[in-house]
Amino acid sequence: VTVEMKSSKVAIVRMNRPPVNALSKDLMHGLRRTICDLEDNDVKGIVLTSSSKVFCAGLDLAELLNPTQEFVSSFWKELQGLWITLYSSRLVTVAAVNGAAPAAGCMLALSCDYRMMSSKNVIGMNETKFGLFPPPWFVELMADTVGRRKAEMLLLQGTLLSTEDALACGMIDQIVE
Ligand SMILES: CC/C=C\C/C=C\C/C=C\C=C\CC(=O)SCCNC(=O)CCNC(=O)[C@H](O)C(C)(C)COP(=O)(O)OP(=O)(O)OC[C@H]1O[C@@H](n2cnc3c(N)ncnc32)[C@H](O)[C@@H]1OP(=O)(O)O
Repeated sequence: VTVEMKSSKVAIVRMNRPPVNALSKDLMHGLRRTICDLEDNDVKGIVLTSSSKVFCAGLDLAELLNPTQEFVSSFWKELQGLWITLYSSRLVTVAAVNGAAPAAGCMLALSCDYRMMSSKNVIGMNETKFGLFPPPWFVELMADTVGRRKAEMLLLQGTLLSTEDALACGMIDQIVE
């Protein structure tokens, strides 16, 4: 995770784990630590974005291949901790979604106060496409953002929306070129 101060009050927080910013336990820990440190340093707002062409590919599936029970438990704790920290942060949080944002990548964006997204990208929770259903707090985030019926349809079908469709249903707030 890298931090660039745009002024004394606003920080750009970039996920920097090539190639796709898959959320490993370490990346989630780094993000949470960064947000907490900025909160402690009188910063007012952050822009969460990526230093590569993918915003975030969701959970690191490689780390979740044949994990020990202990690792799964600590991984899950880190994921919940990151979500709670970002979602409940006192900072004004803006997601600048500058690449694909599937699954937990979408969760990160939806946990922010405002979402801008570049065109020709995709965002959504596609978990059902590979036989999983998103955790309940992902579901609630989606329902709070686009409404319960729309969320139900998107989640059941594991839809990844284009930037334009995401704007149309309120999943994002602005398209930025
Ligand atoms: C503790 C938790 C325990 C259990 C969980 C149980 C219940 C929870 C239920 C569900 C929760 C799910 C949340 C998730 O986030 S799951 C992750 C879902 N993510 C995806 O489906 C995205 C998959 N990736 C893509 O679609 C694409 O890679 C892309 C659009 C993000 C980028 O496309 P590109 O064409 O630019 O890049 P690629 O060539 O496809 O990929 C490059 C490189 O990166 C690897 N990779 C991609 N995604 C992941 C990933 N999520 N984790 C790990 N690695 C990933 C990909 O394999 C390539 O690697 P190689 O270069 O081939 O080595």
